[in-house]
Amino acid sequence: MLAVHFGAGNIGRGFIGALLSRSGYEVCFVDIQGRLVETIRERRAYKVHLLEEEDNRIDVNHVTALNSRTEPERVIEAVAGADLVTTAVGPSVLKSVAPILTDGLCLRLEKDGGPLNVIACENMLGGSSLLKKLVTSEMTEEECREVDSLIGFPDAAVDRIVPEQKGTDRLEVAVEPFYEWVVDVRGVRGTVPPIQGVTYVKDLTPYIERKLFTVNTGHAVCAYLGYIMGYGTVQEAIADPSVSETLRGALEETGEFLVQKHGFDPRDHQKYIEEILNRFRNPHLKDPVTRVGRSPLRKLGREDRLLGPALQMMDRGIQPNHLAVGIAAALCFDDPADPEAVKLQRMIKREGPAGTLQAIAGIAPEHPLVRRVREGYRKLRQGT
Ligand SMILES: NC(=O)c1ccc[n+]([C@@H]2O[C@H](COP(=O)([O-])OP(=O)(O)OC[C@H]3O[C@@H](n4cnc5c(N)ncnc54)[C@H](O)[C@@H]3O)[C@@H](O)[C@H]2O)c1
Ligand SMILES: O=P(O)(O)OC[C@@H](O)[C@@H](O)[C@H](O)[C@H](O)CO
Repeated sequence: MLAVHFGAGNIGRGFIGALLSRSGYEVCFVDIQGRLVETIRERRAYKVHLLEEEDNRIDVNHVTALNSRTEPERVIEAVAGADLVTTAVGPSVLKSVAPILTDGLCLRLEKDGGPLNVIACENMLGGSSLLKKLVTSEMTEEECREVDSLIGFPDAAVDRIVPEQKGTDRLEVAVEPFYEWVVDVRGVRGTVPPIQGVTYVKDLTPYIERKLFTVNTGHAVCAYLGYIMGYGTVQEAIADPSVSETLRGALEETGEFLVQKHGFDPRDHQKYIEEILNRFRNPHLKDPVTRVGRSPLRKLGREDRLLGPALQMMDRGIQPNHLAVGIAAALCFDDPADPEAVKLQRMIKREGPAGTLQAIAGIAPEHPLVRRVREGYRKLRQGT
């Protein structure tokens, strides 16, 4: 079985590639970084280091790699002959992956290659559905019909914290031991991919919202507040009671909303929150606040981890008091190395926090959430 995986980065090697290889797939990573591709091709194996008390390393074998910039034809052939395609490139990169994927799928349809599933493993709602839209936008009506019946794009939720890599080995990836990969079985075409460790569900929405609005909301609140206070890592930030109080408050607010919307058992959800806080505190992890806070314009998107739950909970009469502070903190994120943070700060200078939220997420300046965020922003800027 051949799995073609776009993005040989942290989550690609540290999670998706490792699970696929363990499940019996030969994994062909596709990336644009020449050195990385060459090294994978030379070694055909790497190690995943579990960040826990004992020093465990897992061997990942049967891997190879292709460079989509310098050998696009080989990537197209690989997609045409694959048993599974996955991505972990970042939500905004899906549009760059789509053209070569389209060519591979068209070649597969020409060759009557049979059903195939394409799973986008990105932190977003509807990642695979978006990829399908991008892929089919350039296809003829006939090709679109064929894609509908033969190519599945099941949406997915993936959870494993893979921090920035500090090791000396180019391929080894250090990861937290926990992982969860949930796939919407309704999107699958042909045989359900036999991936060990994947949970197939009939409706992904509760799972992806629970993950994005707990793990990623909490992570973002912690990182943005930590950044303002001068902490380097999530682990340092969460040790500060003023950060952990707001973080816990925000997760209790999103928790109330998730329990109400999806009918989770409140005690189970509380356990889920505690587990996540413990994962953030993992003393073996050193996860920079700049990684967790990266791409603030994406994270301030209307449906993403901050405004997504805040807007939905206000519609239900739940007040995002702590979450609003987290959103205000996101507006303060000014990491000079992050192009989205630089753009965000330019927007705030020009248009102020309310104008910026309107431009990024289409929220009217008179929305009650905006009033709360502005209040939080003023206090954070004044250092109170
Ligand atoms: N790191 C985590 O803890 C984590 C956990 C769950 C989900 N995710 C999600 O996984 C995705 C990837 O995150 P990451 O942390 O692994 O990032 P990363 O930067 O480590 O990896 C991304 C990889 O994609 C490659 N890439 C960029 N453009 C490409 C293209 N056009 N074609 C092929 N490859 C391309 C990059 O070279 C890089 O190797 C994101 O959507 C992220 O939200 C990350
Ligand atoms: O990858 P991002 O930029 O969407 O979010 C940063 C982190 O919150 C994220 O990578 C988490 O580590 C991950 O989602 C845990 O499963």
